[in-house]
Amino acid sequence: MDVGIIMGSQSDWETMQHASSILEELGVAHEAKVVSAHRTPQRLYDYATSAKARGLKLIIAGAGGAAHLPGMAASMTPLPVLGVPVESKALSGLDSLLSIAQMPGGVPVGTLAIGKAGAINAGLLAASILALSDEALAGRLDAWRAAQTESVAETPR
Ligand SMILES: Nc1c(C(=O)O)ncn1[C@@H]1O[C@H](COP(=O)(O)O)[C@@H](O)[C@H]1O
Repeated sequence: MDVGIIMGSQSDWETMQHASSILEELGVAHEAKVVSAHRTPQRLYDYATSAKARGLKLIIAGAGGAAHLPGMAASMTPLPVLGVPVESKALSGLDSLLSIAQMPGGVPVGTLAIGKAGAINAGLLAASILALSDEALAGRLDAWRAAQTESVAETPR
C-alpha cells in the first residue's frame, strides 16, 4: 500500500472518493479509512505512528470544520501529509482551509483547495511525488495529463 487516505468522518467520503478515484485510475495502491483526531484519537495515534512501518509513502488527510486531522497526523509521522479541506456547511470550508493551512512552522501539511478539486489534486500530487521514483507511474501520469489536454475543446459547444 503506497498511499493512505484518511478522513474525519464518513460524511467526508463524498469529497475524498475523488482522491481515491484518481489513484485508482493511475494504478496507485491505496487504502481509505475514517480516522478522527476528535472522535477516535487512539485510532489516529495508531494509524499515524505505524504508517511508515506499514510501508505507506504518503498520507492524504481530508477533514472539515475544525480540521485538526491533517496536522495531528503530520505531527506523528515523518511521511508527507497532503491536506484536503472538506467543504463545511456552516462556513463553506473556509474554516477547514484555514485550520489545515495555518500550521505552525516545523510541522508541514501540503494544503490543497477546498472540496472536490482539492481531493482530485491531492490524488494527482500524491501520484506525481511517487512518480519521482517510479518510471511506470510517471508514464501513466504523463498519459493522464495528455488525455486531459486532449479533452479540452478549442471551440465551445
Ligand atoms: N475535522 C474533523 C475531525 C478531525 O479533525 O479530527 N474529525 C471529524 N471532523 C469533521 O467533522 C465534520 C462533520 O462530521 P459529521 O458529518 O460526522 O458530523 C467532517 O467534515 C469531519 O471531517
